[in-house]
Amino acid sequence: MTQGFPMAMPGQRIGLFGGSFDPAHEGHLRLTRTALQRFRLDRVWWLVTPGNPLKAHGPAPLDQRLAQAREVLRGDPRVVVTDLEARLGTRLTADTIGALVRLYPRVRFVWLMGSDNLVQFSQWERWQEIAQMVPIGVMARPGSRVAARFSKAATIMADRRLPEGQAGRLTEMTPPAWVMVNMPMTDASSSAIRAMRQKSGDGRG
Ligand SMILES: Nc1ncnc2c1ncn2[C@@H]1O[C@H](COP(=O)(O)OP(=O)(O)OP(=O)(O)O)[C@@H](O)[C@H]1O
Ligand SMILES: O=C(O)c1ccc[n+]([C@@H]2O[C@H](COP(=O)([O-])O)[C@@H](O)[C@H]2O)c1
Repeated sequence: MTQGFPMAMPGQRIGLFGGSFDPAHEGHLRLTRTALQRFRLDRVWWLVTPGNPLKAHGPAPLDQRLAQAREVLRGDPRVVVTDLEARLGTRLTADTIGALVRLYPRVRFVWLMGSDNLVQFSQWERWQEIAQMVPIGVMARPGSRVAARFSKAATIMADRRLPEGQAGRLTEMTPPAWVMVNMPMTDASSSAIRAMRQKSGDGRG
C-alpha cells in the first residue's frame, strides 16, 4: 500500500468518519466508540477533511487538526487519524469513497455521521451515489434527531432503513442501507470550542 495509506486486512469492517475536526472533541470520540460497538467494526478511520465543500470558511491548518485529533484519541489502537482526502486529492465524499472502495476492494466500509449531517445529506454532491456505494451509520446528536428522521434523504431512503436493533448487521448489508442509533448524548461541538477559545483570547481557534 502507498505510504500514508492505512493498512487493512481483507474482510475487515471499517467505519469511515469524515469531519472537519476543528477541533476534535468528546462528541467525535463518543460517536466513534459507539459505532465500533454497535456496528461491530474492527476499525474507524477519521478522515480529516482539507475543507467541507459546504462550509464557506476554511478550517484551521490540516496538520494542526490531525495532531489535535490524535491527542484526543489518546492512542486508541482501533482508530486511525488520516489525511487521506489530502493524499487522494479529493474533497467530495462521493469521490473519496469511490477512491477507497477501488483501493481496498475487499474491505467492508461503512460511512459514519452524526444526525445533523443526515439533515444536510441531500445537499451533498451525488449523495445518492454515496448511498449506493456503502452502508451508512447515523448517530443521534442532540437537537437534530427528529429533523434527521424526517429529512429528505431519510424519506427517500426510508425503505432501506434497518431497525436500530439490527445495527450489528449494517456492514453485511448491500447498499443502500442505513440505520440511526442512539448513543450517550454529548452536546460538545467544535464551533462551541472555537467560540470559547476566541473569548478567552486563545489564538489556537
Ligand atoms: N456531539 C456530537 N454528537 C454526535 N455526533 C457529533 C457530535 N459532534 C460532531 N459530531 C459528528 O461528527 C462529524 C464531524 O463533525 P465536525 O468535525 O464538523 O464537528 P462539529 O462539532 O459538528 O463542528 P462545528 O460545530 O464546527 O459544525 C459529523 O458527522 C457530526 O455530525
Ligand atoms: O461531498 C459533499 O458534498 C460534502 C458536503 C458536506 C460535507 N461533506 C463531508 O461531511 C463530513 C462532515 O463534515 P463537517 O464539516 O460537518 O465535519 C466531511 O467528511 C465532509 O467532507 C461532504
